[in-house]
Amino acid sequence: MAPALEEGGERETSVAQNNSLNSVVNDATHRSKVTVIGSGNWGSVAAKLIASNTLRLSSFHDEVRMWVYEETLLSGEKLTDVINRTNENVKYLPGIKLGKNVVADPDLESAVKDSNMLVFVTPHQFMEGICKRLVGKIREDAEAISLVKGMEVKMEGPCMISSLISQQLGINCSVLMGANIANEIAVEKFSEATVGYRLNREVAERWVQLFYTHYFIVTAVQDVEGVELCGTLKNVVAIAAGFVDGLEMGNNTKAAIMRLGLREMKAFSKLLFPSVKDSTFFESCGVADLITTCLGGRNRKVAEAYARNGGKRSFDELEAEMLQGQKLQGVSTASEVYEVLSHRGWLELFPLFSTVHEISTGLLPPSAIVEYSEKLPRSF
Ligand SMILES: NC(=O)c1ccc[n+]([C@@H]2O[C@H](COP(=O)([O-])OP(=O)(O)OC[C@H]3O[C@@H](n4cnc5c(N)ncnc54)[C@H](O)[C@@H]3O)[C@@H](O)[C@H]2O)c1
Ligand SMILES: O=P(O)(O)OC[C@H](O)CO
Repeated sequence: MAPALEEGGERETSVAQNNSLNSVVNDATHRSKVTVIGSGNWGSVAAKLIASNTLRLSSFHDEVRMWVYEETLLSGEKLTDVINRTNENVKYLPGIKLGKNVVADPDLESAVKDSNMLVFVTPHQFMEGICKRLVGKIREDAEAISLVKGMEVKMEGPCMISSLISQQLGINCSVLMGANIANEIAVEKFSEATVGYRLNREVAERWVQLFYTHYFIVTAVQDVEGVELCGTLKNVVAIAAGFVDGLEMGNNTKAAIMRLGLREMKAFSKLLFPSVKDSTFFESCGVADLITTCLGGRNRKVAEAYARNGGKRSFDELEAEMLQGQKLQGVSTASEVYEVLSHRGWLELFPLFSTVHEISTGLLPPSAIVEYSEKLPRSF
């Protein structure tokens, strides 16, 4: 399927064959080399997508390095060794071949040293430590893209992960977010994604080329913060949707929570970054990701179990039991958002976000997810 142009002309697609860029990168000495930093469920699928394209497109080196946070499996073998022997990430994406050109590497420094295209895809809580370890270790001409859904909160205020990467490593960072449940894309079911870029359209097109396949349609928009905040904040709404499911409140209630959540996502994003575009919320990274996560994501699933247990088993305990090493982003994101809201005096403006945090930390019972509507400000 050919990528469509956005109504209103704001969408800036696509796999476009940018002649000047291609003529440079087709030269073997200028071929781009890609490293994927992260090898969880989505990290492994991202490596698979990318590896299929680097084999196909002459402007990329075939080999894709994938940094693996090393662990020893129950069999006693190292995860990296098993990935390189079987071409499968048996822990985080079992049953899927990644592509023979994916090379797992447990050494972060060696994994990035030759690459000029760095794809960051780890749970957001590990990103600060990873960036610190990469300072001074990457190529000066490197470009980054973050697939990480989350943010950090610092003394100065909230810091999106793309900004963390840019600030710590001194490189430009785009983002890729979307309605992308990894296990579905792993078996090549059709889906879409959004690249958010800052200034350079050619850079965005290069990222689109790297990810785009016939079943993974990628569109670029010039709105890094909007795209990244959509991907980050929908995880908080997904926790709310999980509570609704756990309490068996039905589809209308869940739809109401999703609608109210989308409004808070938009309001919060625009308060933090007035440059965020309304149109971004209609891209895959916006409403589509919100829907898929609230229907089929891990945040929803674990929040459902939390509500079914009446809040008596902690999220940490349920996460460890139900996800076996995979990580939730929604609970910590709710906490980070709450910190920003408290600090700026905005708590009353965001009753859904604040209630999700108060339920997740045991301050309120799961049923409070619908009682919060009494707190809705008139402007909603
Ligand atoms: N899984 C999905 O469907 C999906 C889809 C889109 C976006 N995302 C986003 O992608 C990001 C990564 O998620 P994922 O699904 O690839 O990961 P995951 O939750 O499947 O796996 C957890 C990963 O964290 C690693 N890890 C554990 N401890 C670590 C440490 N101390 N330091 C560094 N790494 C450590 C593990 O080795 C593993 O690779 C998240 O922000 C997530 O929201 C996920
Ligand atoms: O499984 P979740 O809840 O982490 O969501 C996965 C993706 O972000 C969906 O796009």
